[in-house]
Amino acid sequence: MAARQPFTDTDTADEAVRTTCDDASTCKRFATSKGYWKDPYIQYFVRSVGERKAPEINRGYYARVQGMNHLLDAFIRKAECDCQVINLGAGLDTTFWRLKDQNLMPRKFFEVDFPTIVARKIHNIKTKPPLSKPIIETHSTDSLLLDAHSLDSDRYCIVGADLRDISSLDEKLKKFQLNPELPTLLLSECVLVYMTPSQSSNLVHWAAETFHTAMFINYEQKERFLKTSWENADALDMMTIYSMLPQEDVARIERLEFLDEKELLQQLLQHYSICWATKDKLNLGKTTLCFRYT
Ligand SMILES: C[S@@+](CC[C@H](N)C(=O)[O-])C[C@H]1O[C@@H](n2cnc3c(N)ncnc32)[C@H](O)[C@@H]1O
Repeated sequence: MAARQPFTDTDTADEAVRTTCDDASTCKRFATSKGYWKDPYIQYFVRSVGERKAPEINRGYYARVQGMNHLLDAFIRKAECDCQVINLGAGLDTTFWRLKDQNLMPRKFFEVDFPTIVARKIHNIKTKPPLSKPIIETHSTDSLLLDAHSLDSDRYCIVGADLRDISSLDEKLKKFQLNPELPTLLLSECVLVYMTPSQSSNLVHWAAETFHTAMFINYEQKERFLKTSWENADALDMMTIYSMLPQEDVARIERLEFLDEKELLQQLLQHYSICWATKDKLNLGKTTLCFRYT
């Protein structure tokens, strides 16, 4: 949960950033093992449940995952799946498989992370049939591009790239048929905080310039989201989002583990937010491109 300071541009610093991928996945693995939400695929990336995490951390991840999923699913539904998703700094995220199981697959789902993280992810996919089968099932030809640093199928693409190098990122994504004309949902879950403000600004700016109908969803500390070239931007802190989640489910997860100090959770959640920015040339509709449970 804890966000770290941006690192300077050295190999050691980049290695430290890459380890945050394991932090996020092990926390999600633990929370799902406790029943906070279901994720049958994360076990193939993180085998062991690992050390116990404090209840406020588990609740924080619950709010983060539910909040991000809610906005993502609303966008895909609004576009009737005729859209693409780009998860920036995806790490070992399992959203592709969840969307496939829920019949909510966009036309193509892209992920970007450092090449070494991508290599690990691809290795797991190659060696674990529950991960590879859905990719093969959604692919129309026999040949599927799969090498150490990239995977490209009809519906799922994983690209190894540095998000701070915009021209190479743009070139790689276009090589794998990124389509600027499609409604596009960009996600960054705890990623921009590891870059300098000017690097994250360049990335957000690139997204605004590249797509005419798009939404950018960003999870992290409130003050970091930049409105560069987006028509609308909004943010809600995670305490507010927690209070807006379906309260039956919140009551269910609150019974999973006893939390003595409610204030601790409140303080923690108030530090983080989900921000989203939109551009809506195709008129998908702003009302549904916001955080609202109906
Ligand atoms: C805290 S993890 C979050 C992973 C995933 N989004 C999640 O929430 O489970 C941050 C991820 O961003 C990736 N990342 C950070 N800076 C990056 C950069 N400049 N280029 C590519 N990936 C980067 C890291 O490698 C890591 O996988």
